[in-house]
This record gives sequence, structure tokens and C-alpha cells, in this order.
Amino acid sequence: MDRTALLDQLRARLIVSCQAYPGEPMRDPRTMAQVAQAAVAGGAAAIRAQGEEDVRQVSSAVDVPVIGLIKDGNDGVFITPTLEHALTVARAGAQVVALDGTRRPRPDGRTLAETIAEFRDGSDALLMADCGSVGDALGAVEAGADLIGTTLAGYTGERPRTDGPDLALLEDLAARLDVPVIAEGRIHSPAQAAETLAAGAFAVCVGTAITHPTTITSWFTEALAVPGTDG
Ligand SMILES: CC(=O)N[C@H](C=O)[C@@H](O)[C@H](O)[C@H](O)COP(=O)(O)O
Repeated sequence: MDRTALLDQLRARLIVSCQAYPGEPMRDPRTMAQVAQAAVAGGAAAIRAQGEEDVRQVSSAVDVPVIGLIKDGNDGVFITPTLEHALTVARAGAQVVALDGTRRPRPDGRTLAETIAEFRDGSDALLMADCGSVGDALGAVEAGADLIGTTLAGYTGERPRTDGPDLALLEDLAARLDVPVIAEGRIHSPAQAAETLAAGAFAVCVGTAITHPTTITSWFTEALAVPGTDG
């Protein structure tokens, strides 16, 4: 699929991130592929999936574009941190590879620009730079990213961790950038998803609020907890 066709499929649409974390009951590529199918049945225009085997199985299970990533660790640069990870994700079938788009040093010593340039030699997949600030996004556009995500806003120390999506960042990015900006991170309701489009997002990616039952359940149990008791 070429870049224009892929972007046309995503414009103003919902991307659903299907991820289970290490040690969790749903941490199984087959399960994630089924969750992805269920999301597509509900209208998801693309799926975001984590892990080489998840990307492979989700790509075979759905007929919408897959945004793939590999998480390595859980702090610092951990979202598709190296060129090798990015190429692995592309080979597993992702049409878009999401990678860390911050200005922090990367574990393989390459800059983001070097990573993107070398990736282009080995793959036609698009690259989504997961950013945490305006500075990251400007750097990622300069480095050649096809898409910018607000994925890391609130997780790198440069932006506050807002309760909902970081709408101020989105508005700023939408006003400054020609590259499509995907709203991602802490979008917990349909109304918030719509707000991100109004703030200038090109498309919206929702994970936890659709595909992470443990967290969703905890929202309910916490709302039911009676103050001053332990239940
Ligand atoms: C910061 C980080 O590690 N974000 C990850 C990136 O792939 C995922 O854990 C998130 O679930 C995803 O970004 C979607 O966000 P939310 O689950 O808030 O809708």
C-alpha cells in the first residue's frame, strides 16, 4: 500500500492499540489477534500491536493497516529503540513502524535521522515517531518521520502527565507541522477522542480504554469504593 492510500485510510479515523503486558493473562499473540479482529468489527481503521509475533499474527488476522512496534524494557528509550527492532517489526508485516521519536540517546548509538535513513534502505514501511514534546516532534519531522504520535507526552518529563489527552500539545503540533499527527495517550472516552480531532489530530489511537480490561475494571471498582472503608 502506498503512502497516500494508507494515509487516506487513516484520516480522521480510530486506530486501536491492542497490547497486553508481560505476565498478564492476555499476553498471547493469538489473543491479541482476536482482540484486533473485534476492534476492526467495531470500526477500527488500523491496529497498533506490540511484539514481533503479535504483529505477525495481527497482520494475518485483519485486513486493515497494522502499526507495529517492539517494546524493549519499560523506561528510557524502549519503543522500537534500535534500527534492528524497526526492521524486525517491518518484516513481521507492519505497514507502519512506530519507534521512539524523542531526542534521547538511543541504545544502538544511531540518531533518529540515521535510524530513519538506514531503515528506508531496507523497508518501504512508513515510520511513526512516538514523541513526548514539541521539540521531539520538530526533530522527528526533520529526521524524516512520516507520522508523528503524541504517544510519549507525559512519559518523558517534558510534558505534564495530563489526566486525558494532551490537547495543548496537539493544538501546538497541528498548527506547526505539515506531517500528520496521531493523537495517542490517555484517551479514555469517545468524547475525548472527538476532542483530539477537533484539536487538529489527523487520526486517534486508543489503547487502554478499549483493550485493557484490567485497567478498565479498576476504573469501575475504584468508583465503587466507599471512602473511609477498605472495600
Ligand atoms: C507510553 C507507552 O508506553 N505507550 C504504549 C505505546 O505503545 C502503550 O502502552 C499505550 O497503551 C498506547 O500508547 C496507547 O495509549 P493508551 O493506552 O493511554 O490509550
